[in-house]
Amino acid sequence: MAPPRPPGAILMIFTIADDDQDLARALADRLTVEIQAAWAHARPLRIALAGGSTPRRLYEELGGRADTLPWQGLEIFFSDERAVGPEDPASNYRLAHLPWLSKAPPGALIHRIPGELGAQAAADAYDDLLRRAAAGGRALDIVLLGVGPDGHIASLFPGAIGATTRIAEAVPATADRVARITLTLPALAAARRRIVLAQGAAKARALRASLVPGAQTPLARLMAEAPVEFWLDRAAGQALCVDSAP
Ligand SMILES: O=C(O)[C@H](O)[C@@H](O)[C@H](O)[C@H](O)COP(=O)(O)O
Repeated sequence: MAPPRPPGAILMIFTIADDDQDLARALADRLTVEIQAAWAHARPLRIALAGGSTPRRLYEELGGRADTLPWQGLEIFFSDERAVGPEDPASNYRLAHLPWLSKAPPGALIHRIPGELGAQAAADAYDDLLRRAAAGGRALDIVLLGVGPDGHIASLFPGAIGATTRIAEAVPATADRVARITLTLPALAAARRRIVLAQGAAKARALRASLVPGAQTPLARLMAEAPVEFWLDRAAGQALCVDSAP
């Protein structure tokens, strides 16, 4: 049984991994090939990294390859960040830095979101940086995303997505979460590709809610604008299909 699909969206679902380790390895393999190709063409692969816990294994896997990775073929950005400094345990930069980016050679192209400036100032600085990066007509190549139980992606939460021409924006703090900085929906849609990484049956529920026609979750809003690739482990993939059976 195929998963439900909102009209107009193009889905590519890769259910190729037995578990999170396998999934991380498969995506790391794929990214390594793309980084090598980008290096060969002297045109670094521009990737915006995701936060949350899901990509941790991917970053560990890439960290294990740091010595052989052609870093000149890679330019790193972030999809979102909390309004905290890079040493903070909640920092998305730290999540990628500890296992992987700390092994980058000097001069590697790594653009973190300066969350320590506060959400608005950091969003302004990152918007400016991305605008300058895009000036030659070069978009982000890949945006890597996790998905929250409410279908949020990056730090775009349900009911909080307004029309904007910004690339990065501030997300105010709430009772449950600190202020954040996020790429906007148009910025995510403008990237060449979007990869949603999800593992475990629980994530299938969030995905399914975004795949039904008329869904308005942030993930569904993104899929209405641009194709999304899903990289799922077997548990998420099976639950997605089984749970969507009539
Ligand atoms: O920094 C973050 O928290 C995110 O960018 C957020 O969108 C995350 O990807 C989802 O909430 C999934 O989080 P988990 O991977 O922890 O389930």
